[in-house]
Amino acid sequence: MCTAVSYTTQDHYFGRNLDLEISYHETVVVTPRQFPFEFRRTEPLSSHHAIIGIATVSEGYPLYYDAVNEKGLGMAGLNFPGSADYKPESPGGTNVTPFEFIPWVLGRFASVDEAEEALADVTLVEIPFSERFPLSPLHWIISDKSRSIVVESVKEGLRVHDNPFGVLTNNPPFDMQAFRINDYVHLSVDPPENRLAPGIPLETYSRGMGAIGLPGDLSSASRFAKAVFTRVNSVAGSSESESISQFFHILGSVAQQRGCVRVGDGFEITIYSSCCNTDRGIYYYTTYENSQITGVDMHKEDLDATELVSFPLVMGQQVSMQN
Ligand SMILES: C[C@H](CCC(=O)NCCS(=O)(=O)O)[C@H]1CC[C@H]2[C@@H]3[C@H](O)C[C@@H]4C[C@H](O)CC[C@]4(C)[C@H]3C[C@H](O)[C@]12C
Repeated sequence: MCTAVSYTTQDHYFGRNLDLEISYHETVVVTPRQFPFEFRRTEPLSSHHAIIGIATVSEGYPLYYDAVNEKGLGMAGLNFPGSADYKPESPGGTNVTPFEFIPWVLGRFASVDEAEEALADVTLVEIPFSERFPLSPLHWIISDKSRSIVVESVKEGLRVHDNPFGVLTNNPPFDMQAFRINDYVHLSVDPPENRLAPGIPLETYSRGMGAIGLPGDLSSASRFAKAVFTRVNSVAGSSESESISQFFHILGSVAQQRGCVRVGDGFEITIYSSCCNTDRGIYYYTTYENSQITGVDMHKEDLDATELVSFPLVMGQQVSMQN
């Protein structure tokens, strides 16, 4: 399971929890403007927007999980098993493979509006990257400072949904997740009023009772509701430090602790949490065992170069001893 979030204070922040039981040796990868992007069924991009995000690099190609471009557009792929349905090539249309989708969008477009317009012509084609990296069933959130959309290639075709919540998890499809939020409109950050039986002296005996009924389990639909509640009610100062702290707290509300979700012989955990300041191109992350925030600033690299730059994740716990 995974959760992605878009959040704006003074700047815009975009990131996700990557919840999984295995790692694909992901690193923070900066793709500079002149890195030659090849696409299997559509024209190459020899020059494009620079990109920073987390990716597995295979055969010199950055297989991005989530990333942001220098124009402030962010995009993340989240698991969508049983629902994702990729298609055969569409003659005359723009055929993009799922593993190329993040570079194709972030390399070309500066805003959600621009990306959305181009998507009208796109088919996500069923071409795997390699035998080692077969097709992944994914859906995507694309966000900028002003709005978010969700892109799902399903049986009926490519669906693009407006996403006013700025949150995405996994199954079921986004329109169903969004509909279920209707069930939670009575939840509040304020103490509840006794509307059940006003004549009976019922007590608000604890803080937080206005949100009783908010799910706390780790299923995808429950994480969606929990993250929406936390994200829409979030209050943060406008500084970088206050903003990223708040962002990691939003993701923390739906993080996975080892032992709580069994997968086969192991357990799913939040392998990393990320928060990118899309205005400044700084990608911050924590890992399951490293709660210290680590940052990579894309603008400290030569963005006119041709080669990828990779930063291995700092995985070990960084304890700051006080005596
Ligand atoms: C599984 C990951 C999403 C995390 C998630 O949503 N977990 C929930 C699991 S579940 O719903 O509860 O089953 C996705 C996100 C990005 C994916 C990776 C990226 O798409 C990049 C390549 C793409 C290749 O086709 C496959 C390997 C891969 C390296 C992908 C492996 C895997 O599918 C990743 C890591």
